[in-house]
Amino acid sequence: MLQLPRPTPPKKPLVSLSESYEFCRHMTAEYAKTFYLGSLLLPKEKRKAIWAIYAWCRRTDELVDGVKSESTTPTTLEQWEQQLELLFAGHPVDDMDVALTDTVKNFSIDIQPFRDMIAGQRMDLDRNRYETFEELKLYCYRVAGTVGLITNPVWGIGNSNSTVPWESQQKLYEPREEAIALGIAMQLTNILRDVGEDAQRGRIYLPLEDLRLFDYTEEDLMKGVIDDRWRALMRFQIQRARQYYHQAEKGIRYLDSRLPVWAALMLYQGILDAIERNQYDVFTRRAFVSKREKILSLPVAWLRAQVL
Ligand SMILES: CC(C)=CCC/C(C)=C/CC/C(C)=C/CC/C(C)=C/COP(=O)(O)OP(=O)(O)O
Repeated sequence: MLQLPRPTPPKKPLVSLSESYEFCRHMTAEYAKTFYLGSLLLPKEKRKAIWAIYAWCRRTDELVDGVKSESTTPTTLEQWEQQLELLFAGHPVDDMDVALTDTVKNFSIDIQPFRDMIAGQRMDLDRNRYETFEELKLYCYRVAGTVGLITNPVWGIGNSNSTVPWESQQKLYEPREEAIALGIAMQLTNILRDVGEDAQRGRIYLPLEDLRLFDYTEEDLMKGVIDDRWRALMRFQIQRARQYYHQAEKGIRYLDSRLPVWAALMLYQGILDAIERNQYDVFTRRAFVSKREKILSLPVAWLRAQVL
């Protein structure tokens, strides 16, 4: 078998831990403003971990979605995975890896969901259509559900300062399926919001079996046809995404840091409402949640984090 060159240990010394976290913080603040503000709701150590994780996910995504993605091949992803293995073995290869190496050790984060996310990027390299929802669901797990699994130890399970023993017993359940469900719900939401943009790039994420079910064709989608067939198809997709949000909601009570998770869930779910308000026109209008709505949802998220 062809041996790939192993990512060599760095030639020049890497940055310090605090500089590395600062790079990750900067990247998060730059690319994901809302997400960054959400991270500020966490205590410092958890916040830093979220930045390190975000930076790695962003860099992984950039390999197939970014400006330099043209030059990405399966070999690029192989090398990225080897770099990941080195990082988990305690040998960061580049400046940004330094923070993540520290984070995965501190929070005992498992490597498998990271590998799965790279497998998700491979799917994006290989294909631009999904025949069934099962196939799409696997893609959504890999590119987004994995983030739920990676971040669960950071939100924390069973470390809240409850004084009653039966409560602390209850809290030891790790809501893995629910964390994956939130990733899937968010990715489905993203797909619905970006249908028009993706079609321009020749990509259709909506399962082709669903298009057929509503008698809507690929050509209709490419032309941006909005009619009763399209609206029915979109209603079906939105309902499915909402089922995943519902499943996710049931898992948040087991986490220690519930507020940022509730906030993220509510903000992203709000995009589905915006699509409905836009009469399912995802071709010429971008569904978004306004600053005002974001701010108003915060106290509700806080309340849910206390009582649900
Ligand atoms: C519910 C439980 C038990 C735990 C929570 C577990 C979490 C946080 C799951 C969510 C994982 C997550 C954040 C997945 C990413 C989803 C996604 C589609 C992000 C979109 O990223 P961008 O493409 O940068 O977003 P915008 O395009 O909206 O800026």
